[in-house]
Amino acid sequence: MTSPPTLPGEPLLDSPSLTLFTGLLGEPTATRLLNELDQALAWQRPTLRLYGREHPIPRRQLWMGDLDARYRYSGRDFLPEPWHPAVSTLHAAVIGRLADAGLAARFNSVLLNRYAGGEERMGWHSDDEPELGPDPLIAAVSLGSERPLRFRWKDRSHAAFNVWLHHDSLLLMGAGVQGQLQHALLPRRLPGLRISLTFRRVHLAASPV
Ligand SMILES: O=C(O)CCC(=O)C(=O)O
Ligand SMILES: [Fe+2]
Repeated sequence: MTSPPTLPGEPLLDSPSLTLFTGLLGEPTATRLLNELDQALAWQRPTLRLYGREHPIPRRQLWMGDLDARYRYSGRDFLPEPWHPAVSTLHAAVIGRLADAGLAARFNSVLLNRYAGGEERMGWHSDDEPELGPDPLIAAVSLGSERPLRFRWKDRSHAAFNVWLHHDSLLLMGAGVQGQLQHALLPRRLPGLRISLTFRRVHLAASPV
């Protein structure tokens, strides 16, 4: 039996380096994993403190990874949940696809985000926490309802742009992306559940004790 051909990544930007890979798992696996993650995980809705008031975040999330991969995010310390088998499957698919593209990537943790519908969202940010090192490689897998990830330049030198994140796609944010750009998943009138998984490598030496 021959394995299906792997689709090469579509380079969206060369510098900073932004590449979209489609058909990461294929069907019916991708839809099965979406449903499994939705139902099997203990999704959380933590609150963030803003101007002295606690606000529940406008989505659900879960931090997963190696036990020593602690992470500080929006002023809070997150201890990772142990890897769920469905997430390990996705992790292996990401590593495999990147290896096919000639990239030897390593990740020890993943932030999972669950958006129940178009009103759920994530605000403008860069994934530039010190634990991630000076120029992190972040692999973002999308499952479910298609939504655009909006990018804008920190120095406003070019126009902002959308990257449509298809079901079963992988967006690779590489060199320069977190330094030069911010991204956000803005609210849109687009119904349907979406789950994203952003695989990261936390540098343990830089983690707080
Ligand atoms: O849901 C998305 O695609 C964006 C997630 C994201 O930016 C993050 O996890 O840092
Ligand atoms: Fe992000």
